[in-house]
Amino acid sequence: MNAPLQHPPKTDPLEGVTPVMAQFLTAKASQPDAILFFRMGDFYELFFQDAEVVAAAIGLTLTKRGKHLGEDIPMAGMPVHAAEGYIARLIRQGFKVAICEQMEDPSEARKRGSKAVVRRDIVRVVTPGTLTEDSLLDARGANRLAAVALRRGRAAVAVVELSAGGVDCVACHLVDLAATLSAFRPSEVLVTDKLFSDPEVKEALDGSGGVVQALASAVAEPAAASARVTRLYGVQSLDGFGAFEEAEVSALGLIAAYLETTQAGKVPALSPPRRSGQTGYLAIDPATRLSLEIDRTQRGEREGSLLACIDRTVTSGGARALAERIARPLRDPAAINAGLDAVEWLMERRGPRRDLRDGLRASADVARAVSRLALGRGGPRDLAAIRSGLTIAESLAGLFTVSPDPLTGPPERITACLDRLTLSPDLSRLMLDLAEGLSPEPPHLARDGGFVNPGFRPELDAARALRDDSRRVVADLEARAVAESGVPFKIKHNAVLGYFLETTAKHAEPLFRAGPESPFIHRQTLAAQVRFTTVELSELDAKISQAGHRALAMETETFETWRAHVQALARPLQALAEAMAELDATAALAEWAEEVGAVRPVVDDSRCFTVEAGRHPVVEAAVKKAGDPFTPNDCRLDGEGQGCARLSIVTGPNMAGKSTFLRQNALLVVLAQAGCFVPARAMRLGVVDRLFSRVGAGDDLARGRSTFMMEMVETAAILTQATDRSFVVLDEIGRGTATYDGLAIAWACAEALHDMNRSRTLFATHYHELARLEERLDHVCNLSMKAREWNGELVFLHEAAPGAADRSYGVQVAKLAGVPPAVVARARAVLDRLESEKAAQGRLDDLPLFAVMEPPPPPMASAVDEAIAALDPDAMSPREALEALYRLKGLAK
Ligand SMILES: Nc1ncnc2c1ncn2[C@@H]1O[C@H](COP(=O)(O)OP(=O)(O)OP(=O)(O)O)[C@@H](O)[C@H]1O
Repeated sequence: MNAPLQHPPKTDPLEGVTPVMAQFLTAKASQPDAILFFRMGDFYELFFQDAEVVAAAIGLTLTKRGKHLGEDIPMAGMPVHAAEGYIARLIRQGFKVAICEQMEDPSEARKRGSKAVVRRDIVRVVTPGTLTEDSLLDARGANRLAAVALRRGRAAVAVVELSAGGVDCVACHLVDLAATLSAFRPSEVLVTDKLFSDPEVKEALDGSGGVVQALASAVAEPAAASARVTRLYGVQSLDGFGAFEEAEVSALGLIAAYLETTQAGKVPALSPPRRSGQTGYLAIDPATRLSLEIDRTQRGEREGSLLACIDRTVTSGGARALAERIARPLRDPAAINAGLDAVEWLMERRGPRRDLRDGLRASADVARAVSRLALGRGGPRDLAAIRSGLTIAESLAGLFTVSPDPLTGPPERITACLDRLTLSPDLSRLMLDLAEGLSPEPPHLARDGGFVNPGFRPELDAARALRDDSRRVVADLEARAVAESGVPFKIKHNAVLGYFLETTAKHAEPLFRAGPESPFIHRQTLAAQVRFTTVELSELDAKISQAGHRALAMETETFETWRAHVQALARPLQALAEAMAELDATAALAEWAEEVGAVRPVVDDSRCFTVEAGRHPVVEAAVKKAGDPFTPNDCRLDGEGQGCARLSIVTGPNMAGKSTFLRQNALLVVLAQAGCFVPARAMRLGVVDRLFSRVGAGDDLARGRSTFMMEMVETAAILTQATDRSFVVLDEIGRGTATYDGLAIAWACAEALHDMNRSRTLFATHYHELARLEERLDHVCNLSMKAREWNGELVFLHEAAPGAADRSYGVQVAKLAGVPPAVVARARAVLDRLESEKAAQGRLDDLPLFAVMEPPPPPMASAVDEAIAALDPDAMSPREALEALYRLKGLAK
């Protein structure tokens, strides 16, 4: 977030200032770190440092207005209708924007006296995580506000998607915080100021990619937090939503507090917090997410990611649901298989799937429309979105008439969605009301009027008829005025004069000479035109504007009734939107699976990883686009080490496809656990708890993480966190330093992963010496990517086969890349020389690499440990227990 903006507060900032400036300074003082957009008529004005900062940031013109304490007040401004674009640019640059609106019509203020100032109030603070406008949001991506809290040694992440009403809550161990937080890809993260400086939390915050906001620690105290959350949901207690851990309540409390201030007390329509099940999600930390390019490429673009490659959704809600599914794969085989059942069922039914997708295609973004209407920011077009959603839901609800045969009827996931699409009597009434009353293509804003159908409200029709009839009378009046005066008048209208008769200065001359008897009353003289009115025209003008105002007031009233109706039904509407989004995502996965020939993986509780003829979905698409075939590859690992290895050392020439092979297998884990089919002939997967992917220094330059230090920090994280359920891919770890250091580190890491972490691991390396591990360790096998030299040229087969590569072919790749022939020849000569020297130096077995790894010394039991072990709580009186506690406290000093 950009630095808070300070004003120059002198002694009493309000002393001697104009009433409007006093109003501005008071509003600004309530939101000191936001840019204040101060409404003045049709403009938003920015003053003081806000004006200067914004002028510099987005190029608004800086001017001056009046004086404050003897100095010029810097000012910048923009018309209200153009504000959204400026706000979007400011938010993208990390600013917060507070909107201070006029809360009454200036005529109301005038009634209080000529010096009275229009009432103004902050109606909203726009921040990156609380956007709701379509123009500020990516339709196919969620925009989330997250909060992080720690309590009693547990961490929690609460997340709200204000634009669609979804709320999630995940409690986790501190080590999984970064993975949990980054899975939500928040735009903004709230944290207490105490945690803000905690190094472990900071790492998670940095990895999240969101703008971090620190709030006062008191906000996260469980009692205060719980009170806020219950207020937000309008419930007595949170128990109805489940048994929350304290950390979760604190995190939700931070969100509730932030929504209270940024939404200026307006209550958003939120679904009850969704808690992750006991079994939770596949943990994917930020570095792995980036390395596998799951939902963004390393350059931060959606295009080129796994998500973009498989996305066949037809609605923006569906696209968001799919993104969520891919970002947070599951860990529970039963839940994963339920998702796979749904994809399989739709995959096998092409016709119904097409009908479902055709039906969904026409639906608008119901979730976002509901959210905007609930926050008082919606317009008639949002009502139209809800109408379209309801109509489509109704037509889809009966699409797959449930067969009495449970083997052919839709699986539970699909029937649950269809149930939510069945309209309750309240929703049906809303749909009929909107179908009858709301015009087919209503305007964006209610104040534009014209969106209530004729015949819906007779009194509105009467007011409109009066307004429109009077307009006809105005047209007649023009003809009469011309005929009676002989002057070529035109009747025109503007906001200041209302209706008037206009003619040229030359034609107006006789009218001036006519004297007081003339029916034409002079109103205004411009350079070339003169404007008149008549008594009849003035009366008509008043009648028309009254009728117009009345019609608009009635339309606004109708809008408000509909809006309140939507707000009252917000939860079922959101449930309906979620069901449509899930159906879209599921059908899209079935569509993609059929298109690319993907199969259903077998997901269970074993430690297997067996892939037959697996493919990398993104590289395959790219290679095929270029007209080349993609070579499928098998991969077999077993965490138990039965039948096949737990760890594979992958060698092969540069460019042979090692990285592709590694990432492909990690992506298959992501897809399978996200309940998607996988591009392979067959796959069996024992669920993975944590997925790690690391690329050695050098490949990660884009993120400025190219240093060897960074590589080692990340490697350390894997060695401390990976379990015997984890899946690890390491690509050229250790290459960022001198050869022997790198080899030694790679060697030790491979051994540790094999012996201690016992994770299923693919380890790609250019250190061919590592191939020796196959002989030394029980559960290691070598794989190499095949290449052949043919007529002096290197041909890559992209085939993973058992055995180690004999050489790197680096010089041949340099030649392929166009390095000048003289340099290639010299490199070849140097290589020959180095290889003969190495052979002369002796065998690698002489290196200490082949010494058995020292087992870590058993931890020394501390005095405290021993004292605790000696206690027998069952045999102690309360007094003895207390004394023991004091003794232990003494030992801990
Ligand atoms: N299985 C495959 N089938 C077809 N083409 C492939 C396959 N695997 C990789 N390729 C092609 O080869 C290119 C290089 O692959 P990759 O980056 O995986 O090689 P590498 O062995 O990791 O290289 P380096 O050691 O230089 O990092 C890919 O961009 C892709 O175009």
